[in-house]
Amino acid sequence: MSNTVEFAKMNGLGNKILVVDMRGRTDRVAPQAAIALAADAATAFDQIMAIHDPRVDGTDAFIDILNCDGSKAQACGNGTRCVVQALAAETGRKAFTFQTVAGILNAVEHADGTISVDMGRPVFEWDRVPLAEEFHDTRRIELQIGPIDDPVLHSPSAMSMGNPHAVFWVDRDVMSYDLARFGPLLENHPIFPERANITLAQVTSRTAMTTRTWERGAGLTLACGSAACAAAVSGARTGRTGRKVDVHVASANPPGILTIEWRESDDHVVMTGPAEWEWSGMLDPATGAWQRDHEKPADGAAAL
Ligand SMILES: N[C@H](CCC[C@H](N)C(=O)O)C(=O)O
Repeated sequence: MSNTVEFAKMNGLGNKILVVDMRGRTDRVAPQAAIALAADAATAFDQIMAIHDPRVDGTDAFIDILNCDGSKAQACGNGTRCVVQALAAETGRKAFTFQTVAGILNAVEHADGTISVDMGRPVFEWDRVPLAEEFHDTRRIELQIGPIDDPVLHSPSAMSMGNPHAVFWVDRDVMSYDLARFGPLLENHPIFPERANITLAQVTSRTAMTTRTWERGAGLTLACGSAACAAAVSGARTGRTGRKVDVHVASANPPGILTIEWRESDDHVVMTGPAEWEWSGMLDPATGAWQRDHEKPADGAAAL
């Protein structure tokens, strides 16, 4: 293959990520390449995090995010942690500043290997989530699914972490809901002109909750970082939790927690959690043709 770039297959709590090195190039990973890679069991992913040369001073890279259906995403928390781990392994640096379409993200890899990402400020205004109708209070919007007189899910909190989210509050095990059936109906509901990520959240204390997410453009993923942020912020916003919450991602594999803090000092949302490198290869960003690297880094560290 001639027109190839390095990539690393990684995950964030099981959220499947391809980190693709597009530095030094002017092209982008094509949506059809993303769809082809997603269709191959070996390279199947939830999001591609394409690392491009920086576009503004003070940033290390511009990160282009694609969902497995080829659509663009403005934010990806789990994927950003994977990018940090890969670049930290490559450069020896621990702190990075990225630009995404959602804005500037600062991130740091800690000595224990966990990574914190400043996901920026949450957005609550109905027309910036965005929603198709005016809601003065997006902590609880009129949306339900199931029988009118006994809805299965209703009255979600709506907000944006750079990408749109609806958080439904439930009192049963989040794994007991047929999210595979309800998810696409809600993701594509006309109330969400840019579609939405759909999360079920069961609050278990003032400092903990369990979540499960149907992702916009990706479906039932094992974990969703920006959704964990949206659920934790919405928990605080609705008085269900404090501003620092351990989010137990129910379907994560490996099981895991994302610690989310919605900082009072500057309104920023900081997510902390793991990332994992699996293997590396080369791919064609125009077609999605790929091959696996055979040599494995001696220390097993993430390697683009
Ligand atoms: N599917 C999401 C993007 C990825 C979110 C998720 N993987 C994360 O870790 O934040 C969207 O289209 O808004």
